[in-house]
Amino acid sequence: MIGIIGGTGIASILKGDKEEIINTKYGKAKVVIDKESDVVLLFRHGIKHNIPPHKINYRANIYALKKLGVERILAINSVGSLKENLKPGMFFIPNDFIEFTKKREETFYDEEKVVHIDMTEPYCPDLRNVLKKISERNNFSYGEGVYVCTEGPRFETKKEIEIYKNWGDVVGMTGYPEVVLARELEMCYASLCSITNYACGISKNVLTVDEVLEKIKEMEDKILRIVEEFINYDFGERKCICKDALKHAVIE
Ligand SMILES: CSC[C@H]1O[C@H](OP(=O)(O)O)[C@H](O)[C@@H]1O
Ligand code: HPA
Repeated sequence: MIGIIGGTGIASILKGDKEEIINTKYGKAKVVIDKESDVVLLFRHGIKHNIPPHKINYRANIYALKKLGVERILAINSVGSLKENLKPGMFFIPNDFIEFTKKREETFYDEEKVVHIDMTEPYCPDLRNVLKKISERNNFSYGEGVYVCTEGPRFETKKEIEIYKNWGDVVGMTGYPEVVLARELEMCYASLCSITNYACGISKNVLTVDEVLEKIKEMEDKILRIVEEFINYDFGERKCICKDALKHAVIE
């Protein structure tokens, strides 16, 4: 089963049917289950985009997908670019991250069990390769590299971006802790980022949500095409590092 986590502007693109509530020990998650295509849709900000990035219940969301039998997650994110050559309208497929979040529940293992999960390859290499293949096949330009996650909900300052651009390639507010939580439950996770704007100080204008939403709308057909080909991709058996992530991570 595949899980799709939609971000800003995606609820209007990936229209789902009836929302179901999945109760988990971390709280409730709202999903749309498409039984025909064996896909679970989850909109991290809620269908009405009323949940800000720092208030998202990441643990309930990922745990609910696991509970439903999801093994592979495609997360859709919108990001600001930290590099001139990573232009708005391009896609970005992260292969690593750094994070500056502040008050997020970032692990499932904060009670009896002590788990130190390996983060050498935080994103599933197999899913990243599939996303790259689909993008190349459709001639959609994309970059790869480091996703910098900030707490939000404010945008970053010029000075923060001056620092972040030396360490990463794009900036967003929701990529973390999703990627870690998925690995902690031995699920494959990759992110398809839509570059919607240049980050603060690199952009010549002030940042607005309109700019982000307009760019997502512009990229709608491409996003849909990638999601559609991803959902229909014949993945076969899982042979990646994700499926045994806990093997050498638990202090017994
Ligand atoms: C409206 S711009 C900021 C907002 O958009 C991004 O969300 P997502 O990654 O879910 O597409 C960013 O992370 C912020 O939440
Ligand atoms: N910063 C943080 N998150 C974002 C941005 C940004 O510039 N653009 C889209 N999501």
